[in-house]
Amino acid sequence: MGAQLRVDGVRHYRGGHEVLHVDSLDIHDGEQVCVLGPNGAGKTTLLRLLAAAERPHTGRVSVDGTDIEHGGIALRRRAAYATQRPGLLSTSVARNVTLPLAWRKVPRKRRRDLADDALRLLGVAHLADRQAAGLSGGEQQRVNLARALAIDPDVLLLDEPAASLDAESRLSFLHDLGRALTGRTTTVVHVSHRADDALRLADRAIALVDGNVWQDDTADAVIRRPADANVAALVGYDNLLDAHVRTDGEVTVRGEHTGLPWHGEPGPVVVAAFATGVCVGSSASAGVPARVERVVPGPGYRTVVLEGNPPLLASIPLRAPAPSAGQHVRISFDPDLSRVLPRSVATHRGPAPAPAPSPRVPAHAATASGT
Ligand SMILES: Nc1ncnc2c1ncn2[C@@H]1O[C@H](COP(=O)(O)OP(=O)(O)OP(=O)(O)O)[C@@H](O)[C@H]1O
Repeated sequence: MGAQLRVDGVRHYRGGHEVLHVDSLDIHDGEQVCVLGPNGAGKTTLLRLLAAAERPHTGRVSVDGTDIEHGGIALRRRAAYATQRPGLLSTSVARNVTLPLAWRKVPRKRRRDLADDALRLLGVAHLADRQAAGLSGGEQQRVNLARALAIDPDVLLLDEPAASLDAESRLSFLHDLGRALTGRTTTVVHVSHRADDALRLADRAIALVDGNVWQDDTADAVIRRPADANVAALVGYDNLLDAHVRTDGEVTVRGEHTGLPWHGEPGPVVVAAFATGVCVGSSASAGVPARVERVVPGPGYRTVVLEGNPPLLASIPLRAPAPSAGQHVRISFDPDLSRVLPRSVATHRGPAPAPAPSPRVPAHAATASGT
């Protein structure tokens, strides 16, 4: 079973500043959603409200139509919340996973079976009798997720669970987590500032910037058609270049035509381009003039770093001849891998209203997984 989550007219404050401003957000029963945002965007705040660990200062958060203000422990028990720091208890791995089941009055024999199944799904069944404190960071995070999944939560809230893992462990952890979620109807909300992590588990992506929902669409659409330069940066466009649309509609970078299409007003825009979408040609070819700073070897490709602030990055296949440092070149943009975007879609920036005089923050804080 999953659950429908709803956020209506929410304003939330920290230290006297508005950190979340969400007019309306619906997460459907069984949906797997990622919330992408830079550091400080309000991702954890949103998760804490969805977990009923805090109440919004203004507005309403509901689970299956029940306001979290009235749902209390019953709602919190339907959710598992996995944070960046696993927070395991100083006891065995098995006991860490069976305890939340005991709190839910699951019979003793069944507890161990459920714990073993969850540990197996996350690839850590062999650690069941080890002390949690002696596990590596990656193992702890797997046990943390097994603990969350063992209770078969209606809602799984993931706060960058892979953030502290190295690149290789992160990939295999997210792969195993994705597999463990396959076939479940759990509603999943995964927040991250890393698009490659978050988009892996999600059908839908919500971009959160400065506490506001900037874009809400399918993961594919957010990558292909980011709403503005902020979202493009979030979803991994390597280059964001200041550009200009002339009155005749031509999009120019450093005064040179790019040939990229734009259907909006003339004026300043941004060209967002993946490194794979930047083509490097000779100085005699058409395009934007640039100078090679250095060429960096990579797995299966080379990255050409072009002078600029910040530098412009272009990926070229290993088989292609590489330019040399100091060489003058011309660059052009592959229209399939480059977008012309507004700088910002911000609609209501400005000073945040004063915070509520007495924040309605409950004494409890259900941050541990499976509580
Ligand atoms: N106790 C606090 N007092 C004042 N400001 C706070 C407090 N806790 C959080 N904030 C601020 O609230 C904003 C939102 O924080 P939040 O942790 O929700 O962001 P985030 O998107 O999860 O960030 P990160 O990716 O860095 O974890 C940030 O600007 C943060 O500095």
